[in-house]
Amino acid sequence: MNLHIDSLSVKLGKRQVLDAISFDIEPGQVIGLLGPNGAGKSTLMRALNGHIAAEGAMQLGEHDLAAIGPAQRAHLIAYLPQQRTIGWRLSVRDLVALGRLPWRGFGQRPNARDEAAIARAMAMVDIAPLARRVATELSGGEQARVLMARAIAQETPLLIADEPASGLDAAHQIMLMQSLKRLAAEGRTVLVSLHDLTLAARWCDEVILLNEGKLAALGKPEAVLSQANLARIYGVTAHRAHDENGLIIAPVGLTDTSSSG
Ligand SMILES: Nc1ncnc2c1ncn2[C@@H]1O[C@H](COP(=O)(O)OP(=O)(O)OP(=O)(O)O)[C@@H](O)[C@H]1O
Repeated sequence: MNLHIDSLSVKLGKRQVLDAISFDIEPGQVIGLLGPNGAGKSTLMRALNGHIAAEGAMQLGEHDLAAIGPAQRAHLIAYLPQQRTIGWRLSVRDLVALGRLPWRGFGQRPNARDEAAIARAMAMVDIAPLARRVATELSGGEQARVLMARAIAQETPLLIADEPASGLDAAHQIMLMQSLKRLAAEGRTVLVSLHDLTLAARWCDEVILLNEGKLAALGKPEAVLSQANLARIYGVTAHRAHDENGLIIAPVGLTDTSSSG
């Protein structure tokens, strides 16, 4: 489904945290949401998921996201929050199975479709070997992968993941991005916030760059993650190189020479 955002603004307390953000995302793409700490990435994702009030239009396909209720929202949007503390002493498999609740009544046993979705989601982030472990007893990166699997198992047209790669080792970061690509290839829209610029450059079809609550740039990573934008928005100098798989971006210094030592 097409995601249409028009003049989205959010005020938290007296702070204008998002200021008239507009963009359109075609389905079937992985879209990276980038920007420095405090740029407004989590706020944008929370607004899309109905956690905070926002002004402006948010439309997913024919659905007005501001007008739908929680049950319908759970059929349309899966959301991985930035805060990833697991509170329940459930097995990994049972926790991932919670992602299927919107599709069956509480107390109903998972059907074959549910079981397939659960198994596939667990395989995608490589947690099948952990299936019987108690989720609260896993490492931070393992818990992050469990919660990502729960969101994937929900099988919604829009998947929103707030820094899903943070805390993951290099192999699992790549596995995660491959899985997001596969989900997008099925026609889903994947919106993912990232701090790793190389992950964004290599795996995202397009990136949205936020800065101080405003849309600073939008487009192909190659164009948006230019030396000029990296300096202007992130305040860094970066080494940019290309290999057969695309762009590599390694931040190497601060543009403000007075604070670099
Ligand atoms: N409840 C609140 N009241 C006032 N300001 C808030 C509140 N929550 C967040 N903010 C401010 O909103 C701005 C955007 O925060 P947000 O969490 O969306 O940033 P972010 O881009 O996700 O950052 P990070 O990369 O650090 O996760 C920040 O300046 C933050 O201080």
